[in-house]
Order: sequence, then structure tokens, then C-alpha cells
Amino acid sequence: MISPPATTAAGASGLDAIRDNPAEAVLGFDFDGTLAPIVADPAAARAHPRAAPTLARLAPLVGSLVIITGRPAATAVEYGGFDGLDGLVVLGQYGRERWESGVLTAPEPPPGVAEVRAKLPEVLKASGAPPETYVEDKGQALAVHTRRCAEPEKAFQRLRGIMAALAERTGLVVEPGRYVLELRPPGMDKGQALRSHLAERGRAPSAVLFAGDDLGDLAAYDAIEALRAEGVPGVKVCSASTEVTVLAERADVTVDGPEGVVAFLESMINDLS
Ligand SMILES: O=P(O)(O)OC[C@H]1O[C@H](O[C@H]2O[C@H](CO)[C@@H](O)[C@H](O)[C@H]2O)[C@H](O)[C@@H](O)[C@@H]1O
Repeated sequence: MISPPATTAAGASGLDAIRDNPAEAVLGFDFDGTLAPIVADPAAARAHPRAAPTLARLAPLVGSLVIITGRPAATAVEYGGFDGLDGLVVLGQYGRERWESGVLTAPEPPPGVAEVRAKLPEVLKASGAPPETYVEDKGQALAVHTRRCAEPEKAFQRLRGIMAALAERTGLVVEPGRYVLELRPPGMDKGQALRSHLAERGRAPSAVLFAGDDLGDLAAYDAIEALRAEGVPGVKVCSASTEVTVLAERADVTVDGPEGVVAFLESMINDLS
């Protein structure tokens, strides 16, 4: 039995559809907070120790495994220990980058990214951002982190409007997350990335599942709900935290962080084997 079970009828139908035809099911995952525990230093994040082995066992049982992350795809592969994991696709930078079997495709970033890179130090200084504010340069986007500040929520709220204005001036958008404000190119989100992954497969999935923990994952939840309206069974899984509660309100299955996600997938493997 897949555990925990879904708490919604639509979610239960989605899990039944995965059980009935796992070979055509598509399973999608966020990385940070879902497969990897949250830590203070973004460069120190690593997947839960059982995440890669579990995905490796799951891959031959299902139609497709896809990680859709705000991280650069190569970073998620490295921090996840996913290199060599056959059957896994990683869509990085909210779907702008694609990695599969060691092959990475990534477009050039728009000019606004270089503009933000140049302006950000001065903008942060002028805004009175705490010195612990940390900028993560992801090549295609810049993420301003406040987790290490003495008052992370206060620093986050202080910077929110300022980052939105900077994004607007540079043709980028702000993606808010867990004590992070990302300035990234527009035109792609996790819902569109999930949709394009399904289209790439070229045939209707038996079911689609997506697991996430943060605001950027809501676009994938939207996609699952739209797919359901089109007749495709779907499951929204929440990797719950005290930092973000809105996903749990919309999820079919709620588990306790990455440990809960891995345990849920292990129960699915047992059920499908
Ligand atoms: O889409 P995701 O895979 O969830 O990536 C979203 C952002 O996650 C990372 O930041 C978050 O995790 C950090 C490490 O645990 C944590 O320190 C930070 O507070 C979180 O917001 C990552 O650093 C970003 O680049 C990702 O876009």
C-alpha cells in the first residue's frame, strides 16, 4: 500500500492510476526542500541519502522521472548524486535547462541577468540589507538569500519590493521562495516545464504526480489540476515545512519533508514491485 494515502478523492484516483499503469506514469519532483533537506548554505545542500537510490529503483518501474528545480540542472545533478541515473530528466532554472544522461542543454541568459549582476551589490547596499544577505549567482538567474540574517523574514520583506523594482527595470521576474528572492528570466515556470516534458514524451501519461515544498512549485500544482480537468489523473504531493503552508492546503498527499518524500516513494516501490 502506498503510504500515506491521499486525503482527497482526486489524489486517490491519481494513485490508483499510477498503480494500474505505472509504465506510463510521469513522476516529477522539486529538489531543495523536497529531495534535499533545507540548510543555511545553498552550496552545502545535498539530496537525502536515500533519494538517489530510491529514484534509481523507481526509474525502471515508471514511465518517466523528472526533477524540475530552480537550481541549475548540473548543480541539482551534482548535489543530488544523480549522475548515471538512467531514465531521469532534470529541468533546471525553472525549465530553461535540460539534463539527461550527462547531456546538458541551456540557452544563453537574457541581458537583464548581467545587468542585475552588476547592479545588485549597490542596490543591496542602498537598501540597507543586512550584511548576512547572500547572493547566489546561478548564471541564468541571481538569488538573494536572507536565511542567514538575524531576522530572515524581516530582511526578506524589506527586500521584496526593491527586488521587484529591479526585476522590472531589467526585464526579469522575481520568484519568491523560502527566504529567497530570485531574479530570473520570464517565460517559463515549473508548470510549463512539466507540460513540455509531457509533450516531449509524445503520448498521454496514465497519471502525473508532482512533489514540491515551495511557492515556485505551485505552478506545477496548477498544471496537475489543469491536467485533471483534461481527464489525466494527477497527484499533488507536499513536502511539508513550517516555513510554507500553502502547498499543504492544496495537496492530495502531505509528508514530512524530504525524509517523508523518500519514505512515500519507498512505499510506492513496494506497492509496484
Ligand atoms: O526549485 P528548488 O529545487 O526548490 O530550488 C529553489 C531554490 O532552492 C535553493 O534555496 C533553498 O534551499 C537552500 C538550501 O537548503 C536554502 O538555504 C534556501 O533558504 C532555500 O530558499 C537554491 O539555493 C536556489 O537557487 C533555488 O532556486
